[in-house]
Amino acid sequence: ALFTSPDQLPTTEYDFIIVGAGTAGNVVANRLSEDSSKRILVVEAGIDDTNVELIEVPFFGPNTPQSIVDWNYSTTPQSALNGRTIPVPRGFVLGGSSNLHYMVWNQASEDLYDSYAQKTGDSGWAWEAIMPLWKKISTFVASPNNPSLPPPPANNPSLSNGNGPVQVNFANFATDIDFRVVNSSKELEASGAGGGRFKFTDDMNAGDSIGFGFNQESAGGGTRSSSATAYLHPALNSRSNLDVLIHTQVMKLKETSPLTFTAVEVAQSADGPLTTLTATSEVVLSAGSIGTPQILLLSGIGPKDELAQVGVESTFDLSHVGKHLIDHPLVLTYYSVNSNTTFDDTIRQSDLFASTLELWEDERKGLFSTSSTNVIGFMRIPQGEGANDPSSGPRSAHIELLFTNGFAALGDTKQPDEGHFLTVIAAVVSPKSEGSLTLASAEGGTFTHPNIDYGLLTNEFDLVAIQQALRDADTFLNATPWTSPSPYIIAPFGDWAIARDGTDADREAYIRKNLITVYHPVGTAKMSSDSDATGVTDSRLRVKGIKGVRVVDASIFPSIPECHPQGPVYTVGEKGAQLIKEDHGLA
Ligand SMILES: Cc1cc2nc3c(=O)[nH]c(=O)nc-3n(C[C@H](O)[C@H](O)[C@H](O)COP(=O)(O)OP(=O)(O)OC[C@H]3O[C@@H](n4cnc5c(N)ncnc54)[C@H](O)[C@@H]3O)c2cc1C
Repeated sequence: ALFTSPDQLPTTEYDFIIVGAGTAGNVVANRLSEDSSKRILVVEAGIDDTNVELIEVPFFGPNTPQSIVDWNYSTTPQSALNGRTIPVPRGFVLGGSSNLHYMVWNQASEDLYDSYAQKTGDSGWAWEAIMPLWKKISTFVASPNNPSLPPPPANNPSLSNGNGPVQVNFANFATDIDFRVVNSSKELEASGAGGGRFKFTDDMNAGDSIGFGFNQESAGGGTRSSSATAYLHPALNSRSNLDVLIHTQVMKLKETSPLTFTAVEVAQSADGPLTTLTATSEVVLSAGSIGTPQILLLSGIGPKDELAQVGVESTFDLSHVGKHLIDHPLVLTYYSVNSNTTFDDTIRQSDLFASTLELWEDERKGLFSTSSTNVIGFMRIPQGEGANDPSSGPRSAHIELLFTNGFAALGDTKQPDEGHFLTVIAAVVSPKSEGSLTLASAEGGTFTHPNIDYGLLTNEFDLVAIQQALRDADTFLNATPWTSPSPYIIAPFGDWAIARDGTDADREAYIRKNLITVYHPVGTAKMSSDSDATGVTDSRLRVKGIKGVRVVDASIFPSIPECHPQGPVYTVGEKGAQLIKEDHGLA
């Protein structure tokens, strides 16, 4: 059942307590509660997701940051970004960040999982072993409102989805730029431009991530499909052994016997009261890349010296908690275009906005029934080949380009009052820069935001990679589909106009001024082999050196997936649930 306060709970003792009803946490909740002999509790800080239109409407993804469903974190001043702080949105709602994100649906490459197996010394993380879990997560469904799409899944066996609860589809609403992108990549591939780097792909989720193609998105029937709608609510509605407590934050883990931490202290406000909830088997931390290390640190599990500086008593000295924090940097570039069918008018004209929303509400159709990015592409770059290659292998990308049929106001630049636009987003998906998460204070527990330092652009490679991505975007936009029979692009817009036609230094200044991230932080509780002390968990996701605690979320990735990570996070959820079931003999 769903509870809103700790004192409503029927018991304070469960077999398993899962911290965080997010992307991975809900997978674990669903799978563990399949065993009706076990009682499962999920503790979630945020709100109920039921009937929140902001998260249901696929097109509204970009509006979720800095809303009621966001924790509203931001980074520390980033030295390589002129001291700017940038937002760190994280889901504060059942479904976690799966209810905020832009729904791009990727599975990382074969090389990534094989590299995890190699790094941990555990073949259970290799692509071959992971594939059966991937097939349990999603089902590909048709997009009936977009007649211009490639053949539906039944005729397109290359699509790699399986028969799981998350719905995945191609864009449900066609735009004028979709085939310009697809045909440009086909043209550039045929001409061998960029040494063949602009290739087209039918399915970037089948092991080889490289290529441009139609974006798979985690939506179906015109609505977002989240870990809450797919995994949590169906289990919550049908199983009496699953309880979910919302509006409640885990403040820290409690030591129940020496170096065993099978209880949590929860509160609904910074000054309490505190309630202790106990797990007879295990506590599963699924609080995400920010929440999980914060809880470990507040529990005294982390670098001893660092904790002493903020007055937290050490319970176990684990030096890499909060380290290796890494996100994908991105830069938005804008062009004014010869088109009346971009989404700009719908956003700025209230009557058009209202009728488009009404169409979505009545029929789940139209512009709002899909995300704003129908086509994306992943590429490798020459600067990343050879000894300097930061990626996990040749089937993993270094950079990504995303195309949006209108002005995507994700950064500081606001949508202009008039005009029609194309947004081209350039991202680095195998960045080398990394930072760390530390406690700002021991006061206020998890109600006090931690210091989040991504260390953006502190490694030169990332700047080189973004510069290359921007040059690749130039090449892309010079392909025939953008120039013939008449030019689609009128001119680069705003600050980008100066940088686009300027020097490398102008572009670098633009990057430092405008760079944000794709909101994909990982690595703060990374897994490693037993002999590698830079990890926080072992390959079975158990926190090293202590008992009773496992981490199952995006913080365990030993390197950042070179793609949008929700697919890999769901995979971690399924993998974590499988490991827990094996270790505790669950049905
Ligand atoms: C705006 C945005 C856009 C994105 N776009 C995409 C995209 O298009 N495609 C893609 O693949 N990925 C995208 N991502 C990234 C993706 O959503 C995340 O990588 C993924 O959802 C992380 O899953 P998780 O389980 O690790 O954490 P989350 O899903 O964030 O879950 C963590 C949960 O723990 C809860 N929690 C945290 N601390 C506590 C505490 N102390 N007590 C109780 N509960 C707590 C949180 O409230 C949350 O519900 C995006 C993310 C954002 C924010």
